[in-house]
Amino acid sequence: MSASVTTAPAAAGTALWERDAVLAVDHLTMRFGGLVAVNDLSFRAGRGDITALIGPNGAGKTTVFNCITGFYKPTEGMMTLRQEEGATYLLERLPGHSVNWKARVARTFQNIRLFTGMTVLENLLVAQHNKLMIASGFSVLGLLGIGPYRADEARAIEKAKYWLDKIGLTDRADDPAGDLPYGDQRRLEIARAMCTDPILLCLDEPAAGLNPRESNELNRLLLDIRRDQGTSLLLIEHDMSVVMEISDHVVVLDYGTKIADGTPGEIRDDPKVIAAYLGVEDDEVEKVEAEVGV
Ligand SMILES: Nc1ncnc2c1ncn2[C@@H]1O[C@H](COP(=O)(O)OP(=O)(O)OP(=O)(O)O)[C@@H](O)[C@H]1O
Repeated sequence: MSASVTTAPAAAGTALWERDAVLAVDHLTMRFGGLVAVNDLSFRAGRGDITALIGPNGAGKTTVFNCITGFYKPTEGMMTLRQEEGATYLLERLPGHSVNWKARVARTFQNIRLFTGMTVLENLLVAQHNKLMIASGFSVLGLLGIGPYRADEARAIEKAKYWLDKIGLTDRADDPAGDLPYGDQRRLEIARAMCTDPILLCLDEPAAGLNPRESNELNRLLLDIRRDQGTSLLLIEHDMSVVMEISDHVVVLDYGTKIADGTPGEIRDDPKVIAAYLGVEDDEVEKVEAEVGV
């Protein structure tokens, strides 16, 4: 067992909300030279919840994602991923590639990163490459169908077809991914991440650039993923209609520091959040409160 994995049950006396957290972020700090992009951030993402991470431009949201998903090693702090069956991973200690296939955390990017020259179907199969290579035993015999490779390959194709159907792109399976309209590419990227069977799916601005119809389709897809797969979602989003409609829990960052953490309703009425979005100074918060009537 690696140093980053424990299977110990939650300590007696641990608060219920903590036992039910799929992800616990504790005292996360990320510095780039003299710049503190994330400052002593702690929050929980509930199992089966949709948790939104919001904040003005440059607040540190993508940096938090990059730490959780293994792209950055944080300067300080712990990020604990608890799988339902009891395995616990300290994400900051895992090599970047293990965060996806071992801890089962998947992500999408602010700028879509599909393989645009590959077909839609191929994009969903490539996502399952790791599993297939393991099934092949990393040998030619495996690839020729001796051992579990063939059955796993059939399962990979079935899974890809399932997600094609879910995102309504079965008819476009053989088209290059780069030929799809923007909204379809966004949904394909989510489907590709789901092909890795994540426990936690991190979405960086999934609604960016979508029109209202596409944004509604996205909301439906994310709610379906939560309901049908039981996947927990963590999303960065600027589109407040998406945040308010589908999130269970919202964490607000400003200049790398958490300024609020609560339900969408609580966040909407929080004067500190209103002030951060309006860009006012701390000593003007009371004035803003009076103006917005909270
Ligand atoms: N690799 C890096 N090197 C140096 N500074 C960085 C790096 N990545 C991010 N930053 C800085 O850290 C701060 C937080 O950036 P980050 O991209 O995390 O914010 P954000 O909340 O995601 O912003 P946006 O909503 O505009 O995407 C910014 O000041 C940014 O310039």
